[in-house]
Amino acid sequence: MIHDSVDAAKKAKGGKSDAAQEQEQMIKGTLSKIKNKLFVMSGKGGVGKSSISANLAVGLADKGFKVGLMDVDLHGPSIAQIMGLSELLDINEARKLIPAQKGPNLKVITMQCLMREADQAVIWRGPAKAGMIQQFVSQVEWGDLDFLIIDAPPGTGDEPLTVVQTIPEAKAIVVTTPQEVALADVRKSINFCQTVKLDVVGLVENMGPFSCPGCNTKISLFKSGGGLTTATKMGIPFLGTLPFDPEVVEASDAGTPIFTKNKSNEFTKALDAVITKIVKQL
Ligand SMILES: Nc1ncnc2c1ncn2[C@@H]1O[C@H](COP(=O)(O)OP(=O)(O)OP(=O)(O)O)[C@@H](O)[C@H]1O
Repeated sequence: MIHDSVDAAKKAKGGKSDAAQEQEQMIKGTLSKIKNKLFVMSGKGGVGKSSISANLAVGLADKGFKVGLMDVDLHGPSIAQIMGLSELLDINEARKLIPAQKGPNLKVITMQCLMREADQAVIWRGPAKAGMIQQFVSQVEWGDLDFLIIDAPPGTGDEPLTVVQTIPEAKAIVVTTPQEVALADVRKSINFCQTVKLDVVGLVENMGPFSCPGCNTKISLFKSGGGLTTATKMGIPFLGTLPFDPEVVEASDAGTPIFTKNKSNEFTKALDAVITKIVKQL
């Protein structure tokens, strides 16, 4: 009670409450044990951020890195489906959430694994979302990690802003499809990164030309080349093109990321090349 009043008085004076300071220290402590923080984002929805985040995390873990995958798409979390997670998460004796473990090197946290009813909607405004994202850092038992991959919802709203404020050393991987409708929004995302001083590792073009399984002809469902042109114009590295591939859809729906399911798949090979570039660049 006394602590609450002291905290309220500190807040009223414009200072930080003890609880806020404690949370800040916990966030710093967690982040100090994570070497690289990669924020997968895009101005446009449905371009493949979650598919890329999940497969990027699996690919890095496959190479022996210790990886965390944090889904901050609180309203439409897809990571549980793609990674095949259905269990509710537990807390440990330190009252921290234990992330879902996928193989020896990969830990995953998503809002979906905190909800008792799978189809329950999250109806929250900005401050509640910001609080949850901060807790995803401070109250989760991440341990020592080489990479934390953060999957964002589309746009430049509350969630990306909270990630930037909570994890200022994060670096962005921007995802687009080749078509102008996506690129127009993606240019806004790159401008967002420049405005909030978020370093950009590079741009990934997803859903590039698709190889016809019958005749091997390349079919550009969403056009082609727009990612490279945009990256060059905006002065950021281009990390590569991932093909459109129905096997990605099948794998995600089955809860087995394509990177685990099929190593010789064209999407997997292209993403593997992107991962090599990212690792070299950091
Ligand atoms: N390279 C690809 N080839 C074919 N389908 C793909 C590819 N990448 C993603 N998809 C499919 O496209 C749909 C959207 O992908 P995903 O959910 O990863 O996008 P997103 O950008 O995270 O979406 P949002 O953030 O708007 O929820 C999914 O059905 C996914 O399986």
